[in-house]
Amino acid sequence: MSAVAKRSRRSRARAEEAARPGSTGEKYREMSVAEFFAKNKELAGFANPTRALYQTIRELVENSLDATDAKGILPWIHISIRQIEGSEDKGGRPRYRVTVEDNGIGVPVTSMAMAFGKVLFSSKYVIRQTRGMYGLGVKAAILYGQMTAGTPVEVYSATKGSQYVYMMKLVIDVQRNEPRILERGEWNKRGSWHGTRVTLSLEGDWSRAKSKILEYIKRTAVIAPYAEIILETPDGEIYYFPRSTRKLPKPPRESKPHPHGVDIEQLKSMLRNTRASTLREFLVKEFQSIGDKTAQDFLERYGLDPGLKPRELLKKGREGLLRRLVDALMEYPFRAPKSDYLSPIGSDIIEIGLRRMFNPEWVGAVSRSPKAYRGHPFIVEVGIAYGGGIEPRSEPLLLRYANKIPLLYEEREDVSYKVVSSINWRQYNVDFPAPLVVLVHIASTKVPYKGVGKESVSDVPEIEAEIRNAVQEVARRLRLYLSRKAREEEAIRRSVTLAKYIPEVAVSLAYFLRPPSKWQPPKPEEVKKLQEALIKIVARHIELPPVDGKTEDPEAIVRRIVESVELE
Ligand SMILES: Nc1ncnc2c1ncn2[C@@H]1O[C@H](COP(=O)(O)OP(=O)(O)OP(=O)(O)O)[C@@H](O)[C@H]1O
Repeated sequence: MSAVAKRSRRSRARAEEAARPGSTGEKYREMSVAEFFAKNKELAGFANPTRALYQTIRELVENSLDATDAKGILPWIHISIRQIEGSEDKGGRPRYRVTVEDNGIGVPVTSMAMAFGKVLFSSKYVIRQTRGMYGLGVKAAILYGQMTAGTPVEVYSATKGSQYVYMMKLVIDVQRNEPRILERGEWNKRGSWHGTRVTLSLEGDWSRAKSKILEYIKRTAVIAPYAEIILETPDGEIYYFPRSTRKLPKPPRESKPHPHGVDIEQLKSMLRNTRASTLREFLVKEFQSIGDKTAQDFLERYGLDPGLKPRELLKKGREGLLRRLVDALMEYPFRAPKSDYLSPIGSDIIEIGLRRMFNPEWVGAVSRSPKAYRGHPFIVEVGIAYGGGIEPRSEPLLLRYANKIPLLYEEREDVSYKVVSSINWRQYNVDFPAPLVVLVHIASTKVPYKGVGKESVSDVPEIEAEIRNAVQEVARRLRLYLSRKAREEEAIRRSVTLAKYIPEVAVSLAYFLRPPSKWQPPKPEEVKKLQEALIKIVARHIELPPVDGKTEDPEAIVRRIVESVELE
């Protein structure tokens, strides 16, 4: 028998054996990624009707913000949640119709069906700081809606340049992970509207999700005071978050990978797709932080051939060389990843937001300089608010954000909680219970979330250290304020004690200042003059902190005290 015939007989036998059920008692089959997430909803944050309603709003709002502020557009977002009439009849759980509309860049009609109908399809699989990163969020919500309400998603969208508004009603074919379009339409655009409107129905629990949804929108408004957000609730309430500044943070930009962040698989795919004709050109063209001189030095240091064709590295037998290249890329001290591609919130916007939300007595914020972990640039920003309208609590109220997303669940698993709860606040003159809010924001081209539900961030040492530095930096300023305030309060207390005696001392002085031969009760003008002089002396001991940029006149305070004593 020929070798070919032998091989084909063997493979036929193998196929027959695999098809025979019961050899191990196991049944094997493939599962599409859509089916996987339909069956494991909790992985994407859809564990129960309460979380599902919250997560749906979150995914839709985040897509709207990515399509607006990240593209230089001042966001306008309208969220409506309505209970579907009669949906809870016969003991069923209530269902809700959720619509989120924005004034964003829109979705091109050619990508619309896939963007909303194929799990792991996204415009965000690039190195750029965006809220979205997995290509899953809206599809997880659509799948949940499909499974619990049985209705399709309805999307209207118009891009900026387009003359048409497009509409699609679709469901996700779970077995094939493909969109199944049920209805489509297009209309001539009247006005200049551009943006997206998504409507879907799902089973939910508004009464339980309400507080979380409101908190989520409020916290979004804290760091996006440039957004106008309207929320219509099933209770018939309308929450309006007006725009309080037109200042928009610099939008993030796409960047190339940093050599410290690549692995073998990524390198292979880059080598496969490059147009560079030599290894040296490949390094300069495809990576950030590598210029001509650096490439030359790098190749010389590791004895790599600068003229080698990139595809040569993909050939069989070259695996060792490929691994050497990845190790060298990791090891060589390249310039840190570029961070001007990132879009931090900015300390001024953080302060505006915290003031608006809490009306505190003191606010401070910092936007730290960029750092990197495993080739990914990141920026940590921290804001602290103290006193005023903040309720005292037994621990700091922590507001966590990652790429401008408020994170509300899994607080104790988050790196920010780990840091903030380990700080010795006594050192900063804060004694609990205290009215203290700490906001932490991490901006990165890759936030190391613990799960696809994006609720907590892993404790990467570089990020943890930066959060600690940032919190300490602002906390030191708070300590300065609190100790100055304590000193001033003490000075005022002492001055008040002195001020109480001013009327009496002024009268006595008036007697003493007359020659003994002319002793008679002093005239009121004389006493008044002496009182004024004493008020000035006592006021000199009072230093007051400015409130909203204005400082109260210490003399006015002492005068008030003197007048109140006089009245007595
Ligand atoms: N309101 C919108 N405006 C413009 N594009 C949108 C909008 N909603 C969704 N898209 C497009 O659909 C794609 C898929 O969205 P989806 O929510 O599934 O994932 P993602 O946002 O990319 O990532 P993640 O799963 O991390 O949220 C987006 O990448 C975006 O291109």
